[in-house]
Amino acid sequence: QKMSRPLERLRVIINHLDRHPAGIARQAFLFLFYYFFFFQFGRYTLDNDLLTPEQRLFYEENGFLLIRNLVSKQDIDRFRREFERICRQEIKVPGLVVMRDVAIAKSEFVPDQRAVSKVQDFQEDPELFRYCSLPKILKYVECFIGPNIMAMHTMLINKPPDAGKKTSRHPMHQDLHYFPFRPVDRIVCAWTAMETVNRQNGCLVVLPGSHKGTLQEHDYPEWEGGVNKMYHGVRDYDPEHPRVHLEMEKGDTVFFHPLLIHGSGMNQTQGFRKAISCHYASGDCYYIDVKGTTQENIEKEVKEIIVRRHAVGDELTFKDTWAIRGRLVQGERISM
Ligand SMILES: CCCCCCCCCC(=O)SCCNC(=O)CCNC(=O)[C@H](O)C(C)(C)COP(=O)(O)OP(=O)(O)OC[C@H]1O[C@@H](n2cnc3c(N)ncnc32)[C@H](O)[C@@H]1OP(=O)(O)O
Ligand SMILES: Nc1ncnc2c1ncn2[C@@H]1O[C@H](COP(=O)(O)OP(=O)(O)OP(=O)(O)O)[C@@H](O)[C@H]1O
Ligand SMILES: O=C(O)CCC(=O)C(=O)O
Ligand SMILES: [Fe+2]
Ligand SMILES: [Mg+2]
Repeated sequence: QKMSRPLERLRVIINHLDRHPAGIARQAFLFLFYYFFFFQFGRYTLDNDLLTPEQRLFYEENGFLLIRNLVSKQDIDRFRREFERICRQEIKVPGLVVMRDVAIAKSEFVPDQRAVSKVQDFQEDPELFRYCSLPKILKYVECFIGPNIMAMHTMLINKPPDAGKKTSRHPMHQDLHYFPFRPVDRIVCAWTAMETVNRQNGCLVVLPGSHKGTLQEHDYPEWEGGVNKMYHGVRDYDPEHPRVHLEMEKGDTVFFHPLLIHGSGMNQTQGFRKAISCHYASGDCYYIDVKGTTQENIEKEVKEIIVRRHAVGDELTFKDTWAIRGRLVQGERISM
């Protein structure tokens, strides 16, 4: 079986220790061993009985982990039916944000074809929110953020067939840009394909290892055909950085770190490409003030939308909008 490079290196060190059981060299090696172990295993994942060493190392080094066939077809069919009921306006969900693609929203020609590109904040829809509490998902989430688990942000993305302006793309970004809470390593996203997702219909594209960097400055990309509201992108990411296209089948689920740079391509098919996702944070996380940071621009936009929609003033803070949305799904809500 193929082993990852760090595991191979560990094995070399251990073999070496076995052959030199005494003396200062041994102490030095042991020290290095623990030092190495801490950094390789301890930073982005926690001790658990679920992930294999290879899976742990993969997440540590790449910032994402793809688990095939995790969510059942039956569950996904139920989420899909619930989404379609929402689209047909058969049910109204408190707090739900329904988004249309900018090319459709700003078009004069198809006023009543209300194609929904995304619904956000479905925490008050028991059927969709079931996704966030699935034990299969939470078992994995716990490996990254620990036993106290808050569902902070929920989305069902229905990437529409591109209207010809490439607006169905999602620019490369880090999700942490939207989050005024920390620590960053105790946040993780679960993203489940609701059907075959490939390069044709706009799968996720990730820059492996980018989670080891810092939060970058985000802004609207300069796209000729327009860009969706709040779809900020990383200003300058290294175009030479290797890209990985995550082609997935129905039920496959990817867990990824909030600093991982990712985006998704244009949908060049006639179908609506569906995925469901939840961002989790530890119940021990805490809110931060983003004033004076690169996140100030998104705070400003969120506040403007809230003021327009709910006729509230400055009393509702960026933090409040998250504290209101957040739902405990396992363990204790300590400081969130
Ligand atoms: C809250 C933070 C999110 C956390 C995310 C975590 C990581 C995820 C990363 C992302 O997903 S980033 C993208 C997240 N996007 C959003 O959160 C956008 C949420 N969407 C909304 O708030 C509303 O859908 C929106 C303000 C865009 C539209 O609101 P309305 O339902 O009131 O639409 P309406 O039809 O009344 O149109 C109002 C104006 O918005 C325009 N509009 C509608 N949809 C748009 C769109 N998609 N893009 C750009 N503009 C849009 C529309 O043309 C119109 O412009 P004008 O005033 O110039 O006429
Ligand atoms: N208002 C809407 N906005 C965006 N997508 C929608 C909306 N209503 C339905 N959908 C999605 O669009 C796709 C096509 O919709 P629709 O159900 O009307 O056609 P269909 O599935 O091709 O045919 P059938 O009605 O026989 O199932 C489906 O994937 C559905 O989930
Ligand atoms: O295209 C997608 O489904 C992913 C979008 C995304 O990364 C996000 O909304 O944060
Ligand atoms: Fe994202
Ligand atoms: Mg249908």
